Amino acid sequence: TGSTRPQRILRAVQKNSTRGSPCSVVNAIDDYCKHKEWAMNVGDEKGIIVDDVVLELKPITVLELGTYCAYSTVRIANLLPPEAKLITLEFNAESAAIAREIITWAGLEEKIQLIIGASGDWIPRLKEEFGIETFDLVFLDHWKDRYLPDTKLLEKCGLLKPGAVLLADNVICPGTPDYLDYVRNSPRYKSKFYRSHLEYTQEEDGLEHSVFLGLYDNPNL
Ligand SMILES: Nc1ncnc2c1ncn2CCOCCNC(=O)c1cc(-c2ccc(F)cc2)cc(O)c1O
Ligand SMILES: [Mg+2]
Repeated sequence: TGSTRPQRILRAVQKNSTRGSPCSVVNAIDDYCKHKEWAMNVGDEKGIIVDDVVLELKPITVLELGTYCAYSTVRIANLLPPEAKLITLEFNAESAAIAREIITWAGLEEKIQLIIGASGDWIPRLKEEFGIETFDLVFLDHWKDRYLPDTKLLEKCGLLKPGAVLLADNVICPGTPDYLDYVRNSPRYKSKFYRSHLEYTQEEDGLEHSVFLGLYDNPNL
């Protein structure tokens, strides 16, 4: 019964970063995944694009779909204004347990609410159970075939207000063709593609940045 990849990532964080320093946690994970073993973090190259979007938008409420080991959770939360909150949903209980440890090690547990469960089950409950009005930023990084249904669910639940930003990882690799088609052709979004590479590789990938414009085409939704 050897260790799992998330456990090895946690060990690398505890060995090579400083408690309470989100930047050193992010750097320790990137170093481990660049030189020891690949893992599906958004990574340093796409991470800079995520940083720029967060710093420009200054979101107060953030939803992340797909926590994994909390690399992007820590990277984003570290850049948020003091009163901001980030809710992150993770389906896999093992990686969620590691994510919780990494969030605590980084000293960001006050800003971050980690929920274990499927996005489809939890999105309809967020208003009720967490007093969320709307999200300013949604970072999609979970099952690639859930990006589109969950976006429609966010719209239906009234969790997006005009100006809200959807930032989607992996729109090229592994790819989210139905999601891309929707946000690029729907009158509800102004979408743009940020070309980059799959984390820690030379493979083509990128982030799709989509601004929600409102449901004016179907106001009764
Ligand atoms: N709350 C929730 N609700 C539903 N489902 C949920 C959930 N929380 C988690 N899950 C389950 C899915 O979580 C992981 C999703 N991420 C990826 O699969 C991913 C894969 C690659 C990759 C892999 C192999 C290659 F060869 C090339 C690329 C790269 C990435 O950057 C990825 O993000
Ligand atoms: Mg990803």
